[in-house]
Amino acid sequence: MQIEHIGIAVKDLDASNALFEKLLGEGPYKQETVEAEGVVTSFFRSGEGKVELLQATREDSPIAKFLLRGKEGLHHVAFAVDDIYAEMARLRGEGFTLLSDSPKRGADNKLVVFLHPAGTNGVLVELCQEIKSTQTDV
Ligand SMILES: CC[C@@H](C(=O)O)C(=O)SCCNC(=O)CCNC(=O)[C@H](O)C(C)(C)COP(=O)(O)OP(=O)(O)OC[C@H]1O[C@@H](n2cnc3c(N)ncnc32)[C@H](O)[C@@H]1OP(=O)(O)O
Ligand SMILES: [Co+2]
Repeated sequence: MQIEHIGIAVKDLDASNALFEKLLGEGPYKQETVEAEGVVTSFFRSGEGKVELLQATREDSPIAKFLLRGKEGLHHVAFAVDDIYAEMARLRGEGFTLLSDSPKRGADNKLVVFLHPAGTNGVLVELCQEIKSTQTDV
């Protein structure tokens, strides 16, 4: 599976946008709020993959909880899949714990689902699939 993006939890998205623009030599190509996840995100291109910065929009956001437990930093790794439903069935069969029964709408025109970090060596894993223009289930 190709790494689609890495997610980094930040406290101040504007400050981190400026920092990553200096680091990567190019600004974010997109900023998007996903209220269902309680996040505002920005995306930077990095070779074939992307960097997703995430700032919490509310106190019960997974990002707010993550920052309460520790510092800013790597929050999740996202892998690109062609058929998220097929991958979910395959991974369930392999014994992984999915954090939702069906995929949710994520940022950047993606369907996403997460695997519990307790079953993935402590790393929160996201699967994401591009939403096809013909897809009616989102
Ligand atoms: C913008 C949309 C999308 C995209 O398109 O890219 C995103 O990226 S959204 C990103 C934000 N959304 C999510 O993270 C959703 C999935 N996460 C969750 O459902 C929860 O955060 C969680 C992983 C189930 C943990 O929630 P909760 O059980 O409420 O937190 P606890 O504080 O009780 O922690 C339990 C346990 O899990 C460990 N943990 C929590 N977050 C992470 C993490 N990011 N990476 C690694 N480990 C994590 C935490 O340390 C606890 O471990 P123990 O202490 O060992 O029990
Ligand atoms: Co993500």
